[in-house]
Amino acid sequence: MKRTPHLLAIQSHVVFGHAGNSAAVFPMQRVGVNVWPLNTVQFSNHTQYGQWAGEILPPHQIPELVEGIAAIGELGNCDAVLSGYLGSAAQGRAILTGVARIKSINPKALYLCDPVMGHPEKGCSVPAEVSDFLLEEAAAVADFMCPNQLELDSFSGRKPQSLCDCLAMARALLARGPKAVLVKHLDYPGKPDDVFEMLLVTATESWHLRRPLLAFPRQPVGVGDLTSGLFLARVLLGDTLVAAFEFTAAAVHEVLLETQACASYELELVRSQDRIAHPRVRFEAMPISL
Ligand SMILES: Nc1ncnc2c1ncn2[C@@H]1O[C@H](COP(=O)(O)OP(=O)(O)O)[C@@H](O)[C@H]1O
Ligand SMILES: Cc1ncc(COP(=O)(O)O)c(C=O)c1O
Ligand SMILES: [Mg+2]
Repeated sequence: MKRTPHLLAIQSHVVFGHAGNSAAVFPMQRVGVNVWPLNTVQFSNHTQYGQWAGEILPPHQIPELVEGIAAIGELGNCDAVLSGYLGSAAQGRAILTGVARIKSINPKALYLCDPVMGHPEKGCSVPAEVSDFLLEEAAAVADFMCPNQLELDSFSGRKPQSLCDCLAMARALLARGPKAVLVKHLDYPGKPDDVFEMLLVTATESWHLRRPLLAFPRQPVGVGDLTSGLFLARVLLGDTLVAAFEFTAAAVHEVLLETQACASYELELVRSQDRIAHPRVRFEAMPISL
């Protein structure tokens, strides 16, 4: 019987609604992965509401919790680490300590870093020390990085002029260490208005994918976290990178269709669970070169 992969997911938790682990854990479980959620913050709701209650996890607790799993002899079963929204650079460094500990026991373990900094239209941002940490320290350790356009711009210190330029910027990030860069959301001059585009870049191949852009009165939150979580889950389940990329685009689109149909602001993850596991739509990734 095929083993069920185990994934340590280190990101935020919200009591109400869906962002961070609250957007990614259930979908990753639903596609067949054992998830170990480690919550970097516990907030009442995501920060786009403009107000929330709750606390940030002290950074030292991250390696302590990882050590606790080592102490019961289970850490070697960890096949991958996912990290997302960081409260501080110190929290990021604590995650890298945990990743190093896991890789020392299981050198095959993968690390996906979603360098959460925000989104242009949402105007949310993180302290400069966090973006510096992500570029200078996390990129050297991560096997996969999943920036959106704003995050890629921040890494590159400029905005792209064209799709080819986005590709060049993703390649520059790849040169810092990751085996693959998934750009979750492209934006560049000349991009068609009615499509949502993504990019997957590895050392040898690059893929471009388009899906329909859906209209929402308020942009849903947690889509990026859902995207990076499903991508890593499918890679752990044995997909090639491009198959995981295509699956992720389809499953996320299914969630957005359900969310739009319900006129809901929060992602309708429970209602779309069968569509996540078995997307009806399919988007083909097309090879792209400079
Ligand atoms: N097909 C779509 N149609 C409309 N909006 C979408 C679509 N897919 C994603 N979005 C929105 O676009 C943004 C995706 O941004 P991205 O940068 O990938 O992630 P996030 O900001 O969630 O980390 C989010 O605001 C999301 O709600
Ligand atoms: C607590 C929390 N975690 C994570 C996120 C990231 O969500 P997204 O996937 O939309 O980038 C947000 C966005 O507001 C948030 O408030
Ligand atoms: Mg994001």
